[in-house]
Parts: sequence; structure tokens; C-alpha cells
Amino acid sequence: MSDADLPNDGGIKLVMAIIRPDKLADVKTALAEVGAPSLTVTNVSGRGSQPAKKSQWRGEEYTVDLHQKVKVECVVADTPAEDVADAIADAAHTGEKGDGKIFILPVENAIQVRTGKTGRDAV
Ligand SMILES: Nc1ncnc2c1ncn2[C@@H]1O[C@H](COP(=O)(O)OP(=O)(O)OP(=O)(O)O)[C@@H](O)[C@H]1O
Repeated sequence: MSDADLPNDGGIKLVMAIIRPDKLADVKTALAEVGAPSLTVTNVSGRGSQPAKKSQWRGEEYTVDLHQKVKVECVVADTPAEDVADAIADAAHTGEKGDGKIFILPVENAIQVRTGKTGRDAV
């Protein structure tokens, strides 16, 4: 079988999604359903086109232009990265500004610490 016949053309991909924190549970469920249950989650703050929020503290107005988001990182080999991204996009969608973004990146290599396996077998 040539690499072109394998998922992700035989490569390893990182699907990195910035989503609303209250969508994390739905995204985790969707990832398990698509066959990519392994993930890393980080609390982050960021800025896209979602408007800044104006707040007040002791009578002074201030602007919060960084919004609380959750970063979900999923490295996949046997599951197509496009399927993973579609699953996240469906689960994280509200239609309002600030729903987030998904990036797909190539991964050079992977190493499973316990077994020493490398490459696709380590994912
Ligand atoms: N180009 C980018 N580079 C890095 N992070 C980004 C980028 N665009 C968006 N983000 C991250 O995604 C979060 C959500 O972005 P947001 O949904 O506002 O993006 P958008 O593309 O402007 O979409 P929308 O119009 O739905 O608001 C941001 O708070 C930021 O953390």
C-alpha cells in the first residue's frame, strides 16, 4: 500500500482548535465518536473578530479585548484530520462571533514514552 492510500497520506497531523470553554464537553464527545479520543486541553485567552467587552471597576471603564477560550489539540494518524476538524467544527458551532478557529498542521514525528514506538505507531 502506498502512503497516498493511508489516512492523512501516511503522515501525522495536529488538529488545533480554539473554542468556547462551554463547548468543550460537546467537542470531547464528538472526538470520541469520530475515533480520536486522545487530546490535550489548555485554557487560553485570545482575540479574533469577537468584539472587546467594556466593563467597569470602581467607576472606571476598561476594555477586555482578550476572551477566555479553550485550546484543544489532537494528534492523529489513522483518523483523517479533516474528519476530526469537521467533528470539532460541528460540535463547537453556535453561529455567533467568537466560535473559534481550527488549524491543521503537519507533525514531524511522535514518540510513545512507554514503548519507545515512533511515527504513526506512536500516535
Ligand atoms: N488568526 C488567528 N491566529 C491565532 N489565533 C486565532 C486567530 N483567529 C482566531 N484565533 C483564536 O480563536 C479565538 C476565537 O476567535 P474568533 O472566533 O473571534 O475568530 P474569528 O475568525 O474572528 O471568528 P468570528 O467572526 O466567528 O468571531 C480567538 O480568541 C483567538 O484565541
